[in-house]
Amino acid sequence: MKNAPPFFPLNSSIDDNGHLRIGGLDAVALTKEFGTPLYVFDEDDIRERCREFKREFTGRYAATHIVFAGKACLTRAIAKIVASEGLGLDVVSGGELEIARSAGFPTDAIYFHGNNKSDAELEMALEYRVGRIVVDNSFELGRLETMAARRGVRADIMFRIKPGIDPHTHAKITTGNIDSKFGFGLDDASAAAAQAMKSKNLRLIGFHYHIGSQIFEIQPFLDAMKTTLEFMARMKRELGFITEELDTGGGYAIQYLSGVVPPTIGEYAEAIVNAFRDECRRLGLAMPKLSVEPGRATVARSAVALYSIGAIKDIPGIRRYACVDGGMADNIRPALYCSQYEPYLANRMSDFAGQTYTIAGRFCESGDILATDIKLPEVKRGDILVMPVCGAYCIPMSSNYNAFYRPAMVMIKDGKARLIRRRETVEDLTRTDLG
Ligand SMILES: Cc1ncc(COP(=O)(O)O)c(C=O)c1O
Ligand SMILES: N[C@@H](CCCC[NH3+])C(=O)O
Repeated sequence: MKNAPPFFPLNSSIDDNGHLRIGGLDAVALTKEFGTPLYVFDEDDIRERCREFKREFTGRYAATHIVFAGKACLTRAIAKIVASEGLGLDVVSGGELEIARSAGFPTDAIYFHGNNKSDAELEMALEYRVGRIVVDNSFELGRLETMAARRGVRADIMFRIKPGIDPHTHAKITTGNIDSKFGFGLDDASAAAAQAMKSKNLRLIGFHYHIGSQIFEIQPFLDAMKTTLEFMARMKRELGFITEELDTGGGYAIQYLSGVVPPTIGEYAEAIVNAFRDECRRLGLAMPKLSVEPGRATVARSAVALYSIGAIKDIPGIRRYACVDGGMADNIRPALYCSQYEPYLANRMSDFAGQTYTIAGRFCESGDILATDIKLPEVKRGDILVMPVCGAYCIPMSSNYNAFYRPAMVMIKDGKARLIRRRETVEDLTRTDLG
């Protein structure tokens, strides 16, 4: 047995036949049992990430609440794991809320986000008494107030604000800038806070920001924190409003490629909590409760995607393509963000990777490329390609493009594989098609 590369799931290894093993199970055998494309998750990896966030943040500031951003990958099995680790949950739709509820996730630990929540979703949030409704704009504030008054309830709310910080990540996953569809500008948030403080049916708990995703630099987190704490000091000065909770969003980067290593969770936590403490002291603010909302960093590394190699196409002097039986419909990230992955052959992990291939998906788009000019051993039809770090934002962003069946998901725990989401079938595709 040898170790798998560091960005494979926690319990991964390479056996004497050169096969990838996850939680002791042969990944190639799993593809025979469940077919391909197949997403294989390691439950221990998810649990360890939840514990790492708790350890690193609450160890430095006890009043920190770790909230899993469900958009990264929410199934009932994952919701149950996260709940049992004592994390909260960020949802952005009625659908995510229903999945969480049906998994028994405590609704008072749920934060309901979204920049354009429907009336039905706001009603659901009130009905299920979610812990926090994170109000994005003044339209939502007015509607929510009316709805809460009609029901005669008092809902705990936060405001999403834009601190105007550039996190130096991909433009499509940058969210805390002023020209963003998400959140209130600071002056608008101030006016909204004054309005909320008068409300009998809404209780303003504090503020939230989320500046973007896959953020390698620590400084933008600190800049956003400083701007927001200064805003909180202004709210105290101008309105007498004392913030009970500051929700700092997610955005922690993870490793996708050899040699491209982000800070550890501990390093992020150290810098963020220190800045929080120092700035609160400087501004004369009592330290509020702190929330962090990691999505990607909680689940990305826990899963690999397994594909079968089919056609191999050599265009002499130009490029060699190896085509797999999935692609952009189950992982849109390379097409959408030019995200890079480092695939291997799950059945020949120990072979020398001396050949250059471009991994093409099977969808009817030239842009359906999962990885460009990467190194693999000489590939043959039937080999199993493994893409590590596929636990976040792959399946949740998947589609039925070209009438593709979304892949199966398997969870490994204690040496056993459990199907947590079956592969779709033609019945799934035609269920909503009324002819
Ligand atoms: C409000 C909010 N919180 C948390 C997250 C999770 O982000 P990440 O997966 O980068 O940790 C997101 C998504 O970007 C988000 O919009
Ligand atoms: N979907 C993005 C992250 C955006 C998170 C949601 N705001 C990704 O795959 O990197």
